[in-house]
Amino acid sequence: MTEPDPTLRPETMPEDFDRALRPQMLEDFVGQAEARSNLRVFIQSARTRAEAMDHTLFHGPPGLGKTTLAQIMSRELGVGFRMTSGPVLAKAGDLAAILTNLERNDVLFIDEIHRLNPAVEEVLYPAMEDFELDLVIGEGPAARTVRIELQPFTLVGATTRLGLLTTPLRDRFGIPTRLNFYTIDELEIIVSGNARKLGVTVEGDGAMEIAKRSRGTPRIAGRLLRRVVDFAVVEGGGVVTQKLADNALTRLGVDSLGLDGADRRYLRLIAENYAGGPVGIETLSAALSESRDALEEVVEPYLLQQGLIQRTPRGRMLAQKAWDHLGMAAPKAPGQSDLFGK
Ligand SMILES: Nc1ncnc2c1ncn2[C@@H]1O[C@H](COP(=O)(O)OP(=O)(O)OP(=O)(O)O)[C@@H](O)[C@H]1O
Ligand SMILES: [Mg+2]
Repeated sequence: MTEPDPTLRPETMPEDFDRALRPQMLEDFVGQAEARSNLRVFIQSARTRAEAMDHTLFHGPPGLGKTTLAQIMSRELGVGFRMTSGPVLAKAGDLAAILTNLERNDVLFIDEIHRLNPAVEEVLYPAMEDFELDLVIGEGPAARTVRIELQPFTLVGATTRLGLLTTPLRDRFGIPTRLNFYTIDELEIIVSGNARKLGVTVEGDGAMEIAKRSRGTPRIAGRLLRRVVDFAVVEGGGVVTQKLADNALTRLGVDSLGLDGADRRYLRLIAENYAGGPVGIETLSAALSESRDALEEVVEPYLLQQGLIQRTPRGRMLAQKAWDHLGMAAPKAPGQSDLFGK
């Protein structure tokens, strides 16, 4: 598969690209109504008791607001924010250094927490449970363990792959929170808000067109808006109308459902080479030269949510909606009789 266009993929852009559009407080955060109202209660309770809020785990596909919510939590709690990620913490000592430097009730955000090294994860257990650190000093027979008391803190973990978290780690989060794809109406509000922040004119049905084609993902909505604005500046007198948005998005390879080239290649492969499936994920991964992780984390969740594919024990299958979207006829199942006798 050729490299996906980075403007269309939620996971490949540097964080600072997102920064200008990030909501700062819970009130500015659109959508995820259930998560938001629960968090509001837990934050207020922690503030009232002047205690660290319970450890919180955000999970869900890329670009839905996990990092944003972690930052909002620290702001709403009025505490410090420290950020690191699973792959960066190579040794137990790396995590110990961060933990011992935390101030009372701080938020420590660990992104990609499913990628923690097991030795580092072990340090995290007593830290999360009892705010204690067991450090081994020295080696061999002279080695001894010292226990260090930590300040109480809130661990906020984020992962796109809940299934890869170990059970002991998962169980230590008091507030597991799933983020879901956004509705088109929510995305429309986000696009309009972003347009205001960027100081550009987007007509209502222009914002709606971008929202419909954002794959349920605020990060993609922000990115598509910027690209559409480029077209508007050069070709549309600076105004984003529905027609201009439609035209620009089509030229960017984003179709009417918001699917991009990688999504369509995935669907077409199953349709054309496997008669609609079922076909195993490893086979798809090899045929598309995409890692299995990328397919499972980035491509499939939206296709599943849209009802374009199904996951069965024997592999992935196209749903009728995918055949319709591709403009192809689904092959008849073997032995299936033609009801109309034609
Ligand atoms: N509810 C929202 N309202 C407005 N903008 C949002 C919302 N959620 C996310 N965004 C915007 O989408 C972008 C991506 O959000 P964020 O970085 O928090 O996603 P993420 O879930 O951490 O993704 P990843 O899994 O790739 O780390 C940011 O620019 C953010 O401002
Ligand atoms: Mg993030």
